[in-house]
Amino acid sequence: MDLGAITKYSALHAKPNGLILQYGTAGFRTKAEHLDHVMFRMGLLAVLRSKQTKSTIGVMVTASHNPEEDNGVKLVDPLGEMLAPSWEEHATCLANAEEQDMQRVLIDISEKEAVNLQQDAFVVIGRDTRPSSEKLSQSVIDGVTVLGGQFHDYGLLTTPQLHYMVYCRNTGGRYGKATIEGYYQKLSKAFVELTKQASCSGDEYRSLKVDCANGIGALKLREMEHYFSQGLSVQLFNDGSKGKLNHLCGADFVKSHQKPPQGMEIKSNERCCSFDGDADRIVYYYHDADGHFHLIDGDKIATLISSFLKELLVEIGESLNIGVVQTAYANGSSTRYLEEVMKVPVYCTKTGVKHLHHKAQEFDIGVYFEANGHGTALFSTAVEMKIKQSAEQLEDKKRKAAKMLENIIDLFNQAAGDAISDMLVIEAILALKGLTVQQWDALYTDLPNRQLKVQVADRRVISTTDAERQAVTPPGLQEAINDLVKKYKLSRAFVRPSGTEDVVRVYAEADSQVSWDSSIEKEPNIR
Ligand SMILES: CC(=O)N[C@H]1[C@@H](OP(=O)(O)O)O[C@H](CO)[C@@H](O)[C@@H]1O
Ligand SMILES: [Mg+2]
Repeated sequence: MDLGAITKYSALHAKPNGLILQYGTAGFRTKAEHLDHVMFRMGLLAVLRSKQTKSTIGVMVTASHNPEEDNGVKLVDPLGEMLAPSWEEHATCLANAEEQDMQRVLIDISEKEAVNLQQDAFVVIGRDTRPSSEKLSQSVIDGVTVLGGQFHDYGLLTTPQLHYMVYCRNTGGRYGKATIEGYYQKLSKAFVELTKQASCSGDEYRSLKVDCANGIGALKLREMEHYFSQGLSVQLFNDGSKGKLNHLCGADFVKSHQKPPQGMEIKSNERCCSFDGDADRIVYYYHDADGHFHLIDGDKIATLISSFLKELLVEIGESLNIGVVQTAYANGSSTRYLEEVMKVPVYCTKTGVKHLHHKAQEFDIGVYFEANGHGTALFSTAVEMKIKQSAEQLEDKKRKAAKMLENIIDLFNQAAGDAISDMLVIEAILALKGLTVQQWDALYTDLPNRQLKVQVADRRVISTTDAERQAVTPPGLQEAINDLVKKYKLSRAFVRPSGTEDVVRVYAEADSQVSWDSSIEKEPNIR
């Protein structure tokens, strides 16, 4: 470690005095102008993590669905997954160290984690379309270089594409080719194979309107569309040519306001979807003949996917264990439908995809989605091998189902939830099953629900247990919630401090909107 050079370069990326940031649910996120030092230091940290794991590490510069003025950074671990928790702590320490303490913190981390400093390091970098992203990713590169790491800068990428690149590079190409072309080809090949088998391939199934949140998803989908145009034609809206990133559009806006994005004209019964700013979330929606808006969120996506996978397994004659992983924000109707109608076991974890991803790895096939549309499906290596064999050996109908499953496995991004990949999976399933968006929506009816943010002096006074469904502190809070909830049918409510914003989130659902609204009216402090 050339400590002299580190000190010299660090001074060029000086930390603003007194600024304290936390590596949260999705890395560091704040106003872009406060992040230069964090980027440089995350470049340093990525090199140490790469040396320790003897693997390629990813650094993604994005603030996802946050406003355009914000930015952020997160590290991607060797198998494309989120950074290990102990390294999140190192990231926080390093980002908050004053200039004169930087060297000591770096040495501390190296010693604690037994990093062999002689080991080579390789870091891959991606960024979203924010105006601040290019300069900030250059600061990451400065950090990587000063610690002697090698790097590849992919430039503009969606977050899940960067996760894919990391996964490919660390699995010797078995997962796919670590190029943007490799990503497009792997997914499109699987998608086109699948849609060829669809008997109902009328126009209704072939076109989709996509709101790209004025973000990176638009660029990448435009590059990719000709690879899969045989199976689907996409019409892009909010493609960044005029509007502001995430402003009145995108998956987060549509989900939280439960209304369509601006800048998209929707005719009745047309199938539409929205990506978020870094294209790792997707939600679907449509207007019915009476002009009512219907949202199809992550819960319904998980239901569609897991029921399709289950049907394929039955056809192949394999009994593998499928599990669905949700968070407390999953609509009660979805959980009931999955457990009681589909007979699929459902598990609830804390908010944040790393928790869901981790739980989903316990199953032969683990499907996980947050209600806001971030999710994917994971297949164990043993399952992948078994299905490959079945696709070659079985006869006729069974073989066809195994082949379909093989393609579906290829179509998922198993490194991270991915709006483009999920969109193609959903489109393939709808076409194969001959389902319209209304039929999909009608699988079950969501319980009316609302989610609010409340600003408090110190959100950390609220602590929770039972996958964040019960408040432990402050005393009396849970009892007060219980008293309210028991007055309404099928009702459920919880509060938790956000991991990404300085707010407390309040969620409630009940059998009818009237019940929900009247419960809130009696609580004027919650708005
Ligand atoms: C209710 C909700 O949507 N929470 C989001 C949000 O986390 P909070 O800890 O609730 O701020 O941001 C996370 C990162 O993007 C995402 O994983 C999560 O689902
Ligand atoms: Mg995102």
